[in-house]
Amino acid sequence: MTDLQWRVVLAADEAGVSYKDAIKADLLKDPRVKEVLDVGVNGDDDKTAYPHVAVAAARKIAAGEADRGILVCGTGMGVAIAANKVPGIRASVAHDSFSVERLVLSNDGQVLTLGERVIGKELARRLAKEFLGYVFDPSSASAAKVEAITGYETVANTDADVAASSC
Ligand SMILES: O=C[C@H](O)[C@H](O)COP(=O)(O)O
Repeated sequence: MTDLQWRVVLAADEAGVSYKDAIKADLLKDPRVKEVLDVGVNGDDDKTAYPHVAVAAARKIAAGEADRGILVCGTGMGVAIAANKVPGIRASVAHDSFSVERLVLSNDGQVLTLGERVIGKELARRLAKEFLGYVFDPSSASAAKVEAITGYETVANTDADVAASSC
């Protein structure tokens, strides 16, 4: 548990909307959460494809309007792949507690993705809660590795430039 006040953006496609809504209800009662942004979909009759909602959510974080994102689709993979197209975003599916911990503490991941067709609802709800309990330490040994990821986002950087960096 931290005393941070998270702004959390949520998104899902039709395959993930049930879990997204359950997690939203949890977050609205969570004292660590000061704002929940829901970019949809808002029912399984909305057939908006997962890349669109995932990118919309990731852009909220990139723009500084949200701190963390929790995205749900059938597997968690499609929304992660799409969210990672937004510069500065580090998103991954994580379906166990250790992976959720390392998503933040190793990778400074701002976006947790979950698969409604893969894990049970209670586990998804628990992992979403756990995700907000971790904060990346920029003085940790993992920081240089995360910076190396960011280095590969800069078009001007050559592979040699990145290889010559601190890790
Ligand atoms: O990664 C994609 C998601 O699982 C999505 O919810 C389902 O995609 P599909 O209909 O293309 O299988």
